Amino acid sequence: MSLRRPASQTGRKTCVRNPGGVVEPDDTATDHSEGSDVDNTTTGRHRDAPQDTKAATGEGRISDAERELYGGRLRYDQSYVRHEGPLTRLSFGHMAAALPRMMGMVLRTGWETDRRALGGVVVAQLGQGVTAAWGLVAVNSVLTRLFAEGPTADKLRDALPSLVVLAVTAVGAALLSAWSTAMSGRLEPQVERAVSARYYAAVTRVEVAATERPEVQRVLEAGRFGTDSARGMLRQSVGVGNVLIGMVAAAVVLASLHPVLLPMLLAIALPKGWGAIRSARREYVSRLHWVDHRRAIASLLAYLTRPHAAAEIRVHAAGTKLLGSYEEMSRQTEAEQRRLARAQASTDLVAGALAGLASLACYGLLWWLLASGGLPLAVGGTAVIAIRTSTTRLTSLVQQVNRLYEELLFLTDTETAIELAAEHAIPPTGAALPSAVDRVRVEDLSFTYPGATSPALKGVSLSVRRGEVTALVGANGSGKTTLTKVLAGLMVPTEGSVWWEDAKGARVQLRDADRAQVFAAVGLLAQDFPRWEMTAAANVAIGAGDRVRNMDHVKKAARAADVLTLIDSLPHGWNSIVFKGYERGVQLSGGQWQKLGTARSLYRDAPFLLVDEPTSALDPHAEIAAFEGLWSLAERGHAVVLVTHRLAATANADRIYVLDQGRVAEEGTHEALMTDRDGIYRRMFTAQAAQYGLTATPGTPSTTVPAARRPSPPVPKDGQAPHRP
Ligand SMILES: Nc1ncnc2c1ncn2[C@@H]1O[C@H](COP(=O)(O)OP(=O)(O)OP(=O)(O)O)[C@@H](O)[C@H]1O
Repeated sequence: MSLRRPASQTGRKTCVRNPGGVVEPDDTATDHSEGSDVDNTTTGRHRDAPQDTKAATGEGRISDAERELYGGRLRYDQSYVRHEGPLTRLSFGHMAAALPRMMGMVLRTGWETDRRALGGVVVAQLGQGVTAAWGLVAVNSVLTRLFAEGPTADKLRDALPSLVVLAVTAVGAALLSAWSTAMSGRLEPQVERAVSARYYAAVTRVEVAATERPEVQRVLEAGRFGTDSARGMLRQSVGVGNVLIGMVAAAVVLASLHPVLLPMLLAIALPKGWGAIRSARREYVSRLHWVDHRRAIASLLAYLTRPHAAAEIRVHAAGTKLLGSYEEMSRQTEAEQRRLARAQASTDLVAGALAGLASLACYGLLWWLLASGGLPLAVGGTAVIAIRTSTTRLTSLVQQVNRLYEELLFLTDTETAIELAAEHAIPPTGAALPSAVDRVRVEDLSFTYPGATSPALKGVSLSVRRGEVTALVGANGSGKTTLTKVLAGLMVPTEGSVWWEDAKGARVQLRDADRAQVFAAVGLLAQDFPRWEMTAAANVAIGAGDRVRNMDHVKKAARAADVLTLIDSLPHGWNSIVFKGYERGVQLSGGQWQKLGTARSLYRDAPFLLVDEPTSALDPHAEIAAFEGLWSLAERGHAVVLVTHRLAATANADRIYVLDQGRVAEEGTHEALMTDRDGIYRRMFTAQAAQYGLTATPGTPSTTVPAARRPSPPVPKDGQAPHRP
């Protein structure tokens, strides 16, 4: 019996939720898993992995390949394995207790999405129960007529009406089953969509700073795996309802025929139920213990087909290493699968033997009742049929309740994530920005990333004005990117203020502002901007996802970013998917992608444009053109914030802020900053210029600064750069 259906059936992501049929290393762990002992054992494995549990959980069974490639076990983040405790405590009592809650949750979601379909499913299920009961009554009636005294022809004629009823109930059951399938097929995707949409809408509204907190991120991530659980729960609930109604109908009919028949049914069905639960628990615990191993194998195999690893796979013989490791690790898995299969077979044997004994006793009792005249022959026949169908149903019931319970746990995660997302959501309203924002002024700003030991920004004050290029420079990790996130309204400072002001002094603090208005005023080209696996047109137009696509504007932005000719020359032009491997797919180079990213931020056409290392992948001519483009934007009234290490470009900025370990160490124009002989900026600039040998000979004319709207600043001619790379 499988606790979770295979990924191929569920379409679920391959993760800890569906690690595959891996087996537990030591079946004794399963045998004790009823109580808290095993719960501690299994959870301990993923947390502290105490030594005494290692043998039971397979902790010690790390292959050499795993050790070599991953330095030990490749573990899942704990957030994904939180349910191991509840699931390893699966018992019929637990499942039965959780059943009403599960059904309630499913019915509520179904009611909110499609009442008619839900009504159809419920009516069809109830109807099937009624037809099952009628069917049994009709069988009993047929048998009664057939076992009566008299000629066969008369008995058959007497049995005919009941046979007709039997046929009608069979047709009715088939029709109801088809109706139920149609209705639940209509309801399931709607329920999944409703839950998914609620989840994704909630998480995309969360403050970026909150997503930096690991405890928040974990809950949000964990919720992702429950979005399709509502659909699974619905399917399982329908199945459980169907089986339950069928069983209740059989039980009612049996009890009304003779009081001893119901206990008989239970005596036969219980060993099978026990076997099913035991197998489910064993399989689950097994998968749990070997999930890391499976993950390691999956990650290893993924490299073998990934295009970006193709060169090293071949040239460095990395493929040989990975394949060898795969075989070694797989052999371990296979050995454990054999062990699980043996354990499963033993359980099936014991359950079958117990059920056989119970059947023997029941059929003996039935024999005695029939022989002593305590039970009519026809009722005996009906009882045999009911017992056989009900034992099958009970086994199926246990399986489905197991799955239902698991789905419930994951759906609960999604609900928790939605609640947490709401707690950390960007406020939907706020004060309106001044009608013509002219600048963003940052005052004494400090920002510490959640979990960080020191602030990324400390007492930063600066101003970003429209019509100007403001450059942020500084060493790696000095806080430039963090500052752009604050300026974009993505991070609200913990200390200090960020004011959005107009020329007359009217201003609103970021903390109080309507963030939708702030975002509407900002265009962003991040260092690691997303590369959407979509068409070239979509990759530009998504820069203004809140506007209807305007291809003229898309092309204009592309022309400004120097990528129009390239896209136009593609076989499918703007309809090309800018990822290889798809139909109409093309592969862009790093620099071409950067141009496309620039086109996206230009298409947004926002008054404040924040660009972080926009030219890192561009060739010299393209880089010069890109910077010229930014300067011309400033001339047209935009505020451009430029983060770059290319100081030849920042030399033309209207204002340069030099960040050093989160503080503004220097500020001013290039000329002003270059007058400070010991200044950071001057040292950085001369170091970079020296790379080109431009400072080697005092008195040599400057040629460092690329074309820009202002004349190139002079390169210092006072000797060696202090920090020659
Ligand atoms: N998401 C984050 N969580 C925690 N710390 C972070 C995070 N992002 C950045 N930091 C830290 O904040 C500091 C400033 O990082 P930031 O990315 O702003 O620097 P930067 O000046 O843009 O660097 P670079 O020039 O390398 O892009 C660094 O010490 C960095 O480690």
